[in-house]
Amino acid sequence: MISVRDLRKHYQVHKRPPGLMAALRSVFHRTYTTVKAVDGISFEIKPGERVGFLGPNGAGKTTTLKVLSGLLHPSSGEVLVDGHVPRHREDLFLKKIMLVMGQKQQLIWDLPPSETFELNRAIYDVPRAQYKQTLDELVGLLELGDLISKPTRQLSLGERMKCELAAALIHRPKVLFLDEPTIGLDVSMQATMRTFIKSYNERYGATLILTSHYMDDVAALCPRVIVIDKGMLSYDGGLDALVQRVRPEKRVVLRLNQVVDAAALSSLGKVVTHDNVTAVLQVPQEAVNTTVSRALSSLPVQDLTVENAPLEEVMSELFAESKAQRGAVGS
Ligand SMILES: Nc1ncnc2c1ncn2[C@@H]1O[C@H](COP(=O)(O)OP(=O)(O)OP(=O)(O)O)[C@@H](O)[C@H]1O
Repeated sequence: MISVRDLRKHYQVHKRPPGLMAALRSVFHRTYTTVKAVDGISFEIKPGERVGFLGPNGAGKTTTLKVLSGLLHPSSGEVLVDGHVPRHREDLFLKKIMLVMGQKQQLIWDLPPSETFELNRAIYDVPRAQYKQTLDELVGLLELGDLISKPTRQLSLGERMKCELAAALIHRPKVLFLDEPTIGLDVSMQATMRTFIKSYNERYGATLILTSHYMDDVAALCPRVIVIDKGMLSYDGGLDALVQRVRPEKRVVLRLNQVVDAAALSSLGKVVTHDNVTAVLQVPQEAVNTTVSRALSSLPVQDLTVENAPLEEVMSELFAESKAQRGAVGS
């Protein structure tokens, strides 16, 4: 469905020197520097896959999504989306894809969302009967109710984002590029959006690439993740396998009936947190069974769970690792 081969997007940026005189001189003698936003990435995505596209700020995620949706021309490399070269922006291609950016809006500010939906129906040439069916479905699934007939400017951020998503899906795109679709939303609205995105993917077999700094989005939606850093691919595979690789240890989370002293806990494993009657221990995977049975027999345990390290931690460790590697190469 999506094939990316050695994709590069480099920008020539004017170097602005400090100081007034130097700035004046630069009007006549400009010097340029190259920003390698994307620097040789390759991957394949199958129809219906949900893939998380992760990386620190400035890694090149948005640039890649813009190239995939035909908004930016690549400097080099080959990109195919369902058999189309995105930069040609053929009508058929545009009808198959949608790029939703959490920080940009397509709804017309002074008009109700229903007017933008109608506009998109006309732009994408959606047959009336299909439009009505899709709209009814979207209104139901996203619980839009009469929101769609209020002026967009009167909607809250969460209400607006739900309507943005509905506007993006009126033509039932087969490929969805979602760039931070839940940014700024409260946790319950994030969960609503996630449930909806997953059900759209399952209902229509749509292929989905998602970028998000909220790891709950990634954990809920993306069995596979592609991690990029400084425009280069640093991981492509299962989310679980990534967690295993970066943080093979497990966490034993204990809720206790009474306060126990720190020594009793540290004899069982590395204490990550300990706060009165709750404690989190970190132990190697192979020691989980022993730790659990020792905790149950030696401590007043009310409740016990075994978990992976939080995904936020795994990611920041991964980003720190690649930064350190770059530092070592650069030194
Ligand atoms: N038009 C442009 N001209 C010059 N440099 C650019 C341009 N657009 C992006 N860049 C640079 O390319 C790099 C990648 O930017 P991009 O927006 O793709 O990152 P990102 O991974 O989406 O980051 P974030 O998580 O912060 O949104 C950054 O260093 C950015 O400053």
